Amino acid sequence: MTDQTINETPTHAVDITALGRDTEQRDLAKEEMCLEVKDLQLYYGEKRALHGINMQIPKNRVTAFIGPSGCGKSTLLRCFNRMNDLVDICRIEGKIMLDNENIYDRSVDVTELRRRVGMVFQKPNPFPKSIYENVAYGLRIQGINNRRVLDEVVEQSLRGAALWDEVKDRLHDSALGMSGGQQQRLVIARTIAVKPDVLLLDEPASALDPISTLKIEELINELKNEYTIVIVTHNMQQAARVSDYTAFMYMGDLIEFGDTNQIFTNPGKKQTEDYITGRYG
Ligand SMILES: Nc1ncnc2c1ncn2[C@@H]1O[C@H](COP(=O)(O)OP(=O)(O)OP(=O)(O)O)[C@@H](O)[C@H]1O
Repeated sequence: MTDQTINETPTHAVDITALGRDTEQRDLAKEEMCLEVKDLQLYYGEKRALHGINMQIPKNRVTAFIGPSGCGKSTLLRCFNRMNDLVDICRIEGKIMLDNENIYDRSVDVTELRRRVGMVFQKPNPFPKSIYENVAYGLRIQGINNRRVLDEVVEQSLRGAALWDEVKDRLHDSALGMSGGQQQRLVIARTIAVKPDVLLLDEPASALDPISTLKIEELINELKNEYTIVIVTHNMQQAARVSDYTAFMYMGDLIEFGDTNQIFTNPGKKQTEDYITGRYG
């Protein structure tokens, strides 16, 4: 090997082989799909933030969106439950199909869409209510007030969010007295209580300490058995730890999308390689 070829060998910022991941490569073409993005363009006023995105999100898998700050990861994530509708200057062209229905069709009930496609944000946002009422909230909104039903859903959801054992003796205490990591798992419990199909996680652990982060990552691994998960993360190590598929975005374009092992060890595009080897971003 010459000096030059040594220099060209990328020093991967993430040593994916050290993470104990299953090294088998998944094949997107063999997956059952949950969401399909077709020619999606998004404008904030005159500025185009997404440039014709086409992609399919596989069912019951974890898909990570990575890329430098401002490349459009959160914008794309927010398209999946129409959170961008809340931004006045935002305009969208193209389609996102969920179970063969375009979620941007006029006939779509956006409240029902947001039940099916739940979202968890960077900063835990529990309501100033008890732990129990936080989880029961979505059901109460649907008019479900039967105590036995609520008790069951609250317990199931807290178990699903790996929180039950920590809070079962203080369900009626305020959620605001919990630690940040517990609050984030409570928000996840509140989201899964209404039985969504998809969980959108926007930097869900970036405000948390390392131990709470680990718990959220373990939880993501459990939750994918029941939900399709899409996660935005700044942290490439985290993307490599938790995701099955990775999408690399750059300046409003989807540059590359594929099996996480492949993206981190053998990316197909130079821009992806530059990013994952820490050359920019
Ligand atoms: N509400 C908004 N109004 C106007 N422009 C916006 C709005 N939200 C995002 N943008 C712009 O759209 C582009 C994409 O932003 P977005 O937050 O989706 O990127 P990101 O990849 O998630 O970045 P980060 O990692 O920093 O959160 C950026 O240029 C940003 O300034």
